[in-house]
Amino acid sequence: MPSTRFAPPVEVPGLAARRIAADILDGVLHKHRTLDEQLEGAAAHPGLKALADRDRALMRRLVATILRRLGTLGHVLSRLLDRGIPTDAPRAQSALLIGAAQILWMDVPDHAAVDLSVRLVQSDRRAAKYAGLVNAVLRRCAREGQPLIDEVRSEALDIPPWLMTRWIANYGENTAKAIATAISHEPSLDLTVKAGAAQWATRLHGEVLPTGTVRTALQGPVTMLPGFSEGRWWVQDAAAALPARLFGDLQGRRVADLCAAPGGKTAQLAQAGAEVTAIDRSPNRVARLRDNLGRLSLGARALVADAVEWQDDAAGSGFDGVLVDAPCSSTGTIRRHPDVAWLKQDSDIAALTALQKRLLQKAFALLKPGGTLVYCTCSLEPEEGEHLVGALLASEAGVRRVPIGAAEVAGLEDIVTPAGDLRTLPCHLPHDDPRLSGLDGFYAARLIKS
Ligand SMILES: C[S@@+](CC[C@H](N)C(=O)[O-])C[C@H]1O[C@@H](n2cnc3c(N)ncnc32)[C@H](O)[C@@H]1O
Repeated sequence: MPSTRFAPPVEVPGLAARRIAADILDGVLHKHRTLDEQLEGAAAHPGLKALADRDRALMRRLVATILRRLGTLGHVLSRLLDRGIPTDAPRAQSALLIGAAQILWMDVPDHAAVDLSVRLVQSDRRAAKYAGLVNAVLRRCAREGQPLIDEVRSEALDIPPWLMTRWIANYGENTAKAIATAISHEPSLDLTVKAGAAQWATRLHGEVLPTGTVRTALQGPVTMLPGFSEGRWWVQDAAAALPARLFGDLQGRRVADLCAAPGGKTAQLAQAGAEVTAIDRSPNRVARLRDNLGRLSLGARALVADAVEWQDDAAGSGFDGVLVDAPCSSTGTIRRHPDVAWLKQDSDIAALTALQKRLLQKAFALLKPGGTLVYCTCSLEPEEGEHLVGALLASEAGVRRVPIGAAEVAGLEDIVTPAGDLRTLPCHLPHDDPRLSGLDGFYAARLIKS
């Protein structure tokens, strides 16, 4: 039985990564802080700088796995704890989640997972008294955890009920369940390559998707992969790579990217030969966009501004193209950003649609006659996509939809709606290997100003 007395941490390999994972998990679950803000930028966890790249990648994967399977973990732990998860010591809760997630889904020896979680609670004054409990529960988890998962086998457990209800209403029960199942798997690493997709797929042990994205199941820090520092590719989900391609030939065209940072789509537009004005209201994110474009040796005019208010002195008669990748509930990206499921709520959607509507109207105003507007969001909620575009088409005489043809998206008929918009779901593009399956949930419409 491990000591239940508080003891200052004795640093053993891997403990710092688990401690930071516990802090970040507490940040999401108890302080309403996003993973992104805790991992990047000025408010990032101060301990991250001292972590080696490999430990940092493991820590991220651990936190993401827990948030992706939070409902299932809650079920398993509640079956193993007679009196439920202790509520008077957050570190005991995070140590149990961290230990159980490693035992159930990660390539960490069970004894190491148990030992590191026990050390986590021992080094926390309030949680130290639970060291024996954490030890016993996690040992049982190693023996009984998988049968307890098999007992329920419902990935819907891992989706907050308000969201599952919405998806059932919008997509039907079977598709909603398929979305939940797709989200429960760790996502692939998707890359948009500047050139030579087949060679990069070989070098990165991946494959080229029909849409041209290179997909691999490699894990670990992307900064250490071949081609990163040379700027040969950038990380971008295969679905996220589709909207910017809907403009067609962009050589020499003036394009405004109104919600541009961190720049995945800006890079595509610049790579396609457009003269890009990239706007974002977040200074930190524009700094990241500039860094990203610098690494890729791609150019764009990058501005910090509220796109709704922005006036372009150099516009002349307007832009040939405007892309709006609007801020949204991001429910299509829960596979990659599993904190979204637990941080967003139903009431956020109405507030976001008000901003999306203003951005869409502004984009329309910035276009020259005959110019193309691509509106997209990484949301699965029709209020942020189909409904908004439908309302614009109904109210603006000078705008019409140019339907997207399946041939433009590599013949993937399932991802084009009857009206001719793009609608990808996490359960699309299945693969025998779940690590190579799926797409982020995206919506995109192509409109033209007459
Ligand atoms: C979905 S992200 C954009 C992702 C980006 N297009 C890419 O492909 O990398 C939405 C962005 O909109 C920005 N944003 C939100 N409201 C804005 C506004 N009123 N004006 C300009 N940017 C805004 C956010 O800072 C955020 O970076």
